[in-house]
Amino acid sequence: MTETFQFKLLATDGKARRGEVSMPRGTIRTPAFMPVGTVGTVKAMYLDQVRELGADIILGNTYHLMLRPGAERVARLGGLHNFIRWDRPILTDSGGFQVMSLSSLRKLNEQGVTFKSHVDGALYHMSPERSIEIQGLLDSDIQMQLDECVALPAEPNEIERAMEMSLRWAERCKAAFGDQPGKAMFGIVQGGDIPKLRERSALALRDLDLKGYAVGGLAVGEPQEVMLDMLDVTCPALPAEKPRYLMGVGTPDDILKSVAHGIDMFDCVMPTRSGRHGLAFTRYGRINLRNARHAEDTRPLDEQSTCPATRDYSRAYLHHLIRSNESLGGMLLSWNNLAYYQELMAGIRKAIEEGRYADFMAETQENWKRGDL
Ligand SMILES: CNc1nc2c(CC[C@H]3O[C@H](OC)[C@H](OC)[C@@H](OC)[C@@H]3OC)c3nc(N)[nH]c(=O)c3cc2[nH]1
Repeated sequence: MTETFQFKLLATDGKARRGEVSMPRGTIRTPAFMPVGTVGTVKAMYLDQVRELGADIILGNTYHLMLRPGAERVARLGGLHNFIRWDRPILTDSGGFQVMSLSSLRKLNEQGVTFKSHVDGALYHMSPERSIEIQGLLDSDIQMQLDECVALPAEPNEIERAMEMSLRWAERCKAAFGDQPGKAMFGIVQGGDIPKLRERSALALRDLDLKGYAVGGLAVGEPQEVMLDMLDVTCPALPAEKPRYLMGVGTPDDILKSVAHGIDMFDCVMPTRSGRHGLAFTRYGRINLRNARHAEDTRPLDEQSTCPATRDYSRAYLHHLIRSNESLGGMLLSWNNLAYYQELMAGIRKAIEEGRYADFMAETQENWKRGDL
């Protein structure tokens, strides 16, 4: 824990990095997986469970929280940490991505975005400055710049326009954020699937000397190899001594490979959202518990796990709960999946420390092929 935001590189293995982000509210071991807590809750989980599984930081969602309960209300209630009872770091997205993906966007121009709330249809205008103000009202520890994320495939000039506007918005967000030693504002690299735009975005953000950098505009429908190719261009253009956060990623395989390309931080709804729909992540691959073949299978998901959801409940019971759409089904599979993701991150961190990341990656991927033993 430190009074300021600091990132230390502890070990590297090829491009894979083992590091540590220290902030007043706590230390983040990297590579890190950050569970998504959209509207102030990691869905179907208690936050002390989330902590026990090894999460050092969770995400909050500016777009959802500004609409309900409202950023000023959260501030009046003492900020997000007190509201949701999580006293460790919280990272919030700026809201731009959610506006484009969730609301009926009315206008997007140099000033910012104007949109109608998907909650009550009210009209909102969010500028780069307002986004940073909202994240400040939420008392967020790591705040993201407002950016424009373009879905792929897209026209090169459209990708270039959005990337350049995002750079101007990064400068405005940096000015609005000012000097908050114990917090950080990350820039977001854009540039779609065009290497020279990616490099231009990363180098321009590097010149802003920000505390950390997100790689945005990926995991938006492009093939995995395109995402990895963009990391090959982007990571070398970013400062080695700052953390790198790949937004919205991903599956366990995406994470393994992105760590090997130099990424430190990840977030994805995959473990929680797919858990609610009956998908279990295990050491031996994925198991879809909706499938009738589990109806009388008395085995747990993995009897060698230390996680009760993984070790103590039969697949037959999980199948029954999911088929019956019972809350406990989503709770147990969210628990199992977050446990698996954190176990994977712990294995990744240890393998980098011991200089055997390539072997760890190969073994892990081999185990996934063993399937539903
Ligand atoms: C999936 N592929 C994916 N997700 C991208 C998110 C959103 C991350 C966001 O994704 C959900 O919001 C929708 C999560 O809520 C469900 C948010 O957690 C609070 C999370 O915030 C960091 C991006 N956000 C910004 N600001 N810029 C991006 O370029 C970007 C790219 C993404 N790709």
